Amino acid sequence: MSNAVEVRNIYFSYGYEEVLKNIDLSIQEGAFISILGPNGSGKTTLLKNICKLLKPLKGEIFVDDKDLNKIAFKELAKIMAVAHQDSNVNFEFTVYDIVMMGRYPYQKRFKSESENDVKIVKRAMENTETWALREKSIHEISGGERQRVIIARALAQEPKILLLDEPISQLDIKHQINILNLCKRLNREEKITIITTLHDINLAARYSDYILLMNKGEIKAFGLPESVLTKENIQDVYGIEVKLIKLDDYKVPYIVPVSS
Ligand SMILES: Nc1ncnc2c1ncn2[C@@H]1O[C@H](COP(=O)(O)OP(=O)(O)OP(=O)(O)O)[C@@H](O)[C@H]1O
Repeated sequence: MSNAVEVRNIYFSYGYEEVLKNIDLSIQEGAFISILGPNGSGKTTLLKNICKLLKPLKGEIFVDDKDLNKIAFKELAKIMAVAHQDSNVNFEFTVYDIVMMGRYPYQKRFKSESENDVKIVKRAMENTETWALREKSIHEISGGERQRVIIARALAQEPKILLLDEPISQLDIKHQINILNLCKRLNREEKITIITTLHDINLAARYSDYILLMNKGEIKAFGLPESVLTKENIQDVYGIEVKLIKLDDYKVPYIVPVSS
């Protein structure tokens, strides 16, 4: 099976301080990967390098077997979609208009949207439970609703690879599960490769095929959830002691901090 994303020995810095150091990893097509790690460990920066928003100082990135430097942005947008935490919208667009923007890579200049565009946008909005919000201004909805709209826009791009930065950070528990279930369904049924940053270790363990654990700009561990999320790795990276509790229904143990 080929790789959706290959990151070869990349380094990145915003200034003097190195934020990514020698990151080397291959993500198989069709995998569901969660990137975990403490605040400031470089998760978002890595995603931004993978989606060409930032350029590594050294190293190479391949997406869909092509050198990222050689893929035009519009072409890349048909392969990879990104839902960022900090997607700012300064104009009074409706929620529907925002999601329709996801069809941009497929639209011809000065042509209005096709029936197919409308169909795909509707499906993306139904999947993310945002269809009922379609006529509202993007500024009139809650943070959690907005997060779902940004994901709907990414889905409207019909990507082979979906990058998500903290997609559930502002969602209530029901919508957290709904979004992760949707990602899982897209992953299993439509073979979309999912690469997401998350803070919730237990949800990451439950939904992901593989976990990438980052620490101080480096890869601490990459592999199956049960092999990465060990007591020792968590202690090393987060500096807290945890207990692993075996639950009947789940392959991966539940991780709880030990209170002092
Ligand atoms: N635009 C920027 N300019 C300068 N430094 C930055 C910038 N963005 C991030 N950094 C720094 O780079 C480091 C990594 O940040 P990054 O956002 O990638 O971490 P993260 O693991 O995603 O953190 P979090 O869990 O808090 O979202 C941090 O030390 C941060 O302060």
